[in-house]
Amino acid sequence: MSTERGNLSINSENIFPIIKKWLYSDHDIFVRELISNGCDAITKLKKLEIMGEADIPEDTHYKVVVTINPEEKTICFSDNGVGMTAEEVKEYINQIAFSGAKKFIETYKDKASDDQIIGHFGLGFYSAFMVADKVTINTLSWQKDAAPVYWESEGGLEYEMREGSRSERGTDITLHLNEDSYEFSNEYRVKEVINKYCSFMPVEIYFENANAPKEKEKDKDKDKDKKAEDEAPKPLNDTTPLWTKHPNDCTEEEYKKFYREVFHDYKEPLFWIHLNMDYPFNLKGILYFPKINTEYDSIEGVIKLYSNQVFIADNIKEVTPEFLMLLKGVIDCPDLPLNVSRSALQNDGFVRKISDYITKKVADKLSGMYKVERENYENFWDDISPFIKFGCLKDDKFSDKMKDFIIYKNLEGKYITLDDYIEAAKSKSFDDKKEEDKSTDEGKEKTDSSSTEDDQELKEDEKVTVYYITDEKQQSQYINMFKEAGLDAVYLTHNIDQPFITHVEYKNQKVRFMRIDADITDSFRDETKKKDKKLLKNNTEAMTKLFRKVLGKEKLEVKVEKLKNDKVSSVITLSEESRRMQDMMRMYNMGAMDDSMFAGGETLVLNANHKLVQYIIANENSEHTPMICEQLYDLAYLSHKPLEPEAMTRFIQRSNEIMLLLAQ
Ligand SMILES: Nc1ncnc2c1ncn2[C@@H]1O[C@H](COP(=O)(O)OP(=O)(O)OP(=O)(O)O)[C@@H](O)[C@H]1O
Repeated sequence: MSTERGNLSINSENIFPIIKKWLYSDHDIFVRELISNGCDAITKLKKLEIMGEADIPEDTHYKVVVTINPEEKTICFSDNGVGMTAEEVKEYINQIAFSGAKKFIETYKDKASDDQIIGHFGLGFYSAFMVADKVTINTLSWQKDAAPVYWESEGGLEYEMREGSRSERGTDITLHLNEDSYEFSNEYRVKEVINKYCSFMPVEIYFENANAPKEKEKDKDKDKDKKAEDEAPKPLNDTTPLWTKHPNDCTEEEYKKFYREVFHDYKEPLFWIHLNMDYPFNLKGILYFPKINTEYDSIEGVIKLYSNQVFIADNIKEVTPEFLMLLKGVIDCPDLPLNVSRSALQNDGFVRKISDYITKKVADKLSGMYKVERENYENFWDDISPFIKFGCLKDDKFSDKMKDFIIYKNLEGKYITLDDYIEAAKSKSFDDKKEEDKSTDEGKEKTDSSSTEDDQELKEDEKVTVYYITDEKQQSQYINMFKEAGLDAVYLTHNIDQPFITHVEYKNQKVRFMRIDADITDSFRDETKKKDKKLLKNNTEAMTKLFRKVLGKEKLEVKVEKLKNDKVSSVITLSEESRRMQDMMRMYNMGAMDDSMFAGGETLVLNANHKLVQYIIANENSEHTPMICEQLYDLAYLSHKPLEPEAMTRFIQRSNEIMLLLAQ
């Protein structure tokens, strides 16, 4: 073969800035590209052999070898795959690879962001020029009587090819690194990059350092066989990662080991989902639900995306449903169109389907667990519920699939569904109704002026109220009242629960959620007769005036009610709407952080069945009444949260004064 020269017909002024900018942050990607080309060459040869076209010796050990030479500043990628004939070098390297480079540059020269090119595929062989001034190829094709070919290019603009000297089938690609890229002749750096991109490639990858001292002469007298075993080099990668196996062939220990090794998380995962499908598209993977140690731990997952066991990137949100990025896992999808921009990927119907499929599989697994392993599901619930709730908020389809499998821990510590709660609440209110119906006449005495309000109330009344606890300690007084009244409530203590209940209310118009301290429910009230109602109304007016004056709180709402529990003198309730509003403001750091909790919407409920309340109603102008009012308010406040320092000082002083009065 005579020497042949050619050039890449592209203006050299635009090419280098673009190549340098291209993947500025991860130009180590050339390692992945050249190793995966070697793997492809081997896979092709294996196929030819299976088809009976190529005749390969049986003891052939297929492998890709990466050899660095720190002295000469080179890195070489060798494979014993198909190799290339001169014609193929012309076609694949001179034409396809170079024209691929040209097309790539034309497409991306105006795109400022590296982020545009997902997975950074498409430049393959040409990526060598990001780190090398000179690249050479030494190749010999598998085909009978093929002649070896030598090819070289300085700078990636011109090439030269002639007959080569390679005597064994396969290809060597040698990069003479440029000054900025000497790091790629360093053993640790190269191993690190191989580890990042090639850990699970389907062909064994070996590493060699051409400058490392040869140790053959050492330990001469060691038992020969043992020595061979000890020193047999080990591949850097695992060619059959767990996700490529059938779920039935994987053991629990293997799943855990894989999790530890890939995610470096030594806490055991709670459980995992093995995705495995061939139709209508190829997709395999394993998703792990990690254990969250404390509620303060931030949840940070990572989903590694692979294409045919070649690592693409972490957390590609176009492919992985956002909420699943809280999990840890791997997804391998060979059919992904990875050489396109992210925005194109976002609008790709196929990619959407993949994402939907993953969502569906996760929902299936969870609902299956709910049905078949309810106990396990309950054990995991506290850990997995943040993922599930976040998923419901983020993904409507997931929410619809999961809606019957969301469980709530109730006052008894049992896990119940929303339907269970509703059923129980309905049958309870049915029992209560029966009691009430004994005195039906009273219900009819409604005045015209309040009828519109009542209509609205009626609509709200059709909803079932789900009471919830956000803080067991803080709300303990209310919890006790609930227990005494035989009412139930559920624990919703995670940050995600506030947005989640809003979501459930939106999806399920029949329920509304109320924090346990939001209202005095009918179950706490004594039966009230017609004339009682009038009296309570009058008392309420009088007490509102009195408390507002004594406490200097112009907007304080006061209500006098007959509560069943006559040991409770006063309670503060905080309307659900204003509390949610305040929570939201606090979350977004908006609005006044002043007297935080009681910035409006709170009602002081005085129990007309309590002697102290009866006393102040009867003795509005008595000398001690203001003191009792203040004390009642503080006591109610205290069961919500600690008093402010000044109020606390006054409370202590006042308590002492009261004791002094007792002593006198
Ligand atoms: N080590 C090799 N052995 C045999 N053929 C090779 C080798 N490296 C590259 N080739 C040939 O050169 C072609 C171009 O390689 P290049 O890496 O640029 O693109 P590609 O591998 O086809 O696609 P990709 O963009 O996904 O990398 C390959 O398709 C292959 O035919």
